[in-house]
Amino acid sequence: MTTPLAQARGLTKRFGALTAVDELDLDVGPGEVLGFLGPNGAGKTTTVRLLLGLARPTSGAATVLGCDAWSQAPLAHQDVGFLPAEFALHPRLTGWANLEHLRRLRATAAEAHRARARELAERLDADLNRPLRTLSSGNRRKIGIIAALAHSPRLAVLDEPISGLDPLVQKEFHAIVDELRSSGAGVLLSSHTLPEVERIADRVAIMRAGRLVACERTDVLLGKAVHRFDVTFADDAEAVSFLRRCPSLTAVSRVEHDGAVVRFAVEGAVTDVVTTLGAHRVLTLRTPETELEDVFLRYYGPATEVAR
Ligand SMILES: Nc1ncnc2c1ncn2[C@@H]1O[C@H](COP(=O)(O)OP(=O)(O)OP(=O)(O)O)[C@@H](O)[C@H]1O
Repeated sequence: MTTPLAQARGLTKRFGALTAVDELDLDVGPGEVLGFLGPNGAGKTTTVRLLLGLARPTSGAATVLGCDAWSQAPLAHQDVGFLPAEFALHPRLTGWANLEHLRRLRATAAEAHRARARELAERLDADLNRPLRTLSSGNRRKIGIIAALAHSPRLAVLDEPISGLDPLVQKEFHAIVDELRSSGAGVLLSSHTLPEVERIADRVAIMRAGRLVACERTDVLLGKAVHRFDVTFADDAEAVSFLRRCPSLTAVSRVEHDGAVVRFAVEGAVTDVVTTLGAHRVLTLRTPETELEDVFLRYYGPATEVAR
């Protein structure tokens, strides 16, 4: 069995009466991208802070690269890359000056670090020569990604890395994450939304109210999700004809009908629905992206609330 790069066992953090992270067990393996999802306040950032030794667990423990995350944090950090949700670099310094400062802290070899930073800056179309405060928030985020990855870490912990990045840059970022995985690095990628991680994560861990409520392979999770359909038929009669066949499609629910437009949800496999639609005159078909809430609905029912 491969040794995890990051591991949490019974990891718990309480703030007074509030349990922000509750008995969490989690692993990130080498060559694995783990999507870390949950709604606001679920406990993602607290977990990340515990893994990075920025907060002390109330009970349980986290291990990062074989080191205790709290008591041996400086040792573990040599080989960990971290992109915080809130920006932590110096706003008056240029990207290069910030990178140089971080490199010295880690005592990474200058040449390799600069070459990797240059390569990442080119690929992400980032400007390392301007003071960070003069950059747009998306462009600052790029510098944060470079700062997290320039020392070629074995483990990258990235809190909402692509929020604010344009689609082309997101695509390049995905390619960079793919390469990290191929090189044997581990990546923990936290996000609010499933679409942000579904393209790149091997597994997805979902937190809610401090607890881990699911940890599955991404394809398995998506296979269980609710998929939404928004269909415009050639005319009202065609829509009605489709609706008559709907009751025989067991996975179809939440049907809404407005003239030639029919909206509905499908739980799990969409094969039957797509075959049935193929027998009707369809003008347009939209499938809005699967939201995290849709996964929860399928998994835990609409009233899922995990008690603290
Ligand atoms: N230092 C703190 N003191 C008191 N409560 C805290 C502290 N840090 C976090 N919390 C609480 O712990 C819970 C989990 O917060 P956390 O920031 O980990 O959630 P999150 O999943 O990262 O949310 P978001 O997606 O909004 O960033 C929240 O209820 C939050 O208010």
